[in-house]
Amino acid sequence: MLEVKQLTVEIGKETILDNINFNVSKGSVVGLIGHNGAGKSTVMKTIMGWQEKKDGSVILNQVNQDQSFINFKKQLSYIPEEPFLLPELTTMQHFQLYGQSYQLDEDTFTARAKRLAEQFEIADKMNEYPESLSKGMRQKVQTICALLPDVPLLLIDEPFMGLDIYASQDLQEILLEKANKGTSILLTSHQLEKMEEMADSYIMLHKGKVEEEGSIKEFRSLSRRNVT
Ligand SMILES: Nc1ncnc2c1ncn2[C@@H]1O[C@H](COP(=O)(O)OP(=O)(O)OP(=O)(O)O)[C@@H](O)[C@H]1O
Repeated sequence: MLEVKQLTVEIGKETILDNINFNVSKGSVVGLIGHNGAGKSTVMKTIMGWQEKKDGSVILNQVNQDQSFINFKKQLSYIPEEPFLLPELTTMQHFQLYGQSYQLDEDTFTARAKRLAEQFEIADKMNEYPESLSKGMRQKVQTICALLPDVPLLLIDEPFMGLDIYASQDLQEILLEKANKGTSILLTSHQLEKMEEMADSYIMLHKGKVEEEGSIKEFRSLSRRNVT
């Protein structure tokens, strides 16, 4: 499914990711963990193509990011740590933008947008612009945008930050349902108990390197020893 091979990223003269290797198999939830600055978001941004890499490759269902970026990109969606919304677009226009870029047919788009907006309790904010939404609401808009298409891989950076407990719970259920249907999920979170509930396996980054990886069962005993 997702294969990250010998990924190295430099920003300025600093090596931010140093020869990272890991796979995410179909339908699995992999938790990317590590201290602030370990390189988690950089891994996500590099997979998305937002961050240039110095070396290595990222392959998704046999499509190499460097060889066919459009075919690569349409197989994944991303919920960044900070909402990235356009000030001139309303909530609904953001949804439409995503619906169109992932080529959803109109009926599927309308049904999904309606269901997700109701689920996340923002159905009354469809014609609002980002500046009039709270931070949590902006996060919900961004989250829904990423959940609209049915892509093989979801990249999710700190998805529960800023969401209330109801929205967090809903999101967790939606993500696990997607994983059960075969979507692969690469997730970062500092909320380790959430990670333990959701992930099948973990990858621990430390200063841009994979320090440890294993099943979530192994992670539980690790987190009990307070190493993270
Ligand atoms: N645009 C940039 N310019 C310079 N340094 C950067 C840039 N982006 C990231 N870094 C550096 O790369 C390192 C990894 O950052 P990254 O955001 O990937 O960490 P993270 O593990 O996601 O941290 P957090 O848990 O705080 O979100 C940090 O040392 C950070 O300062």
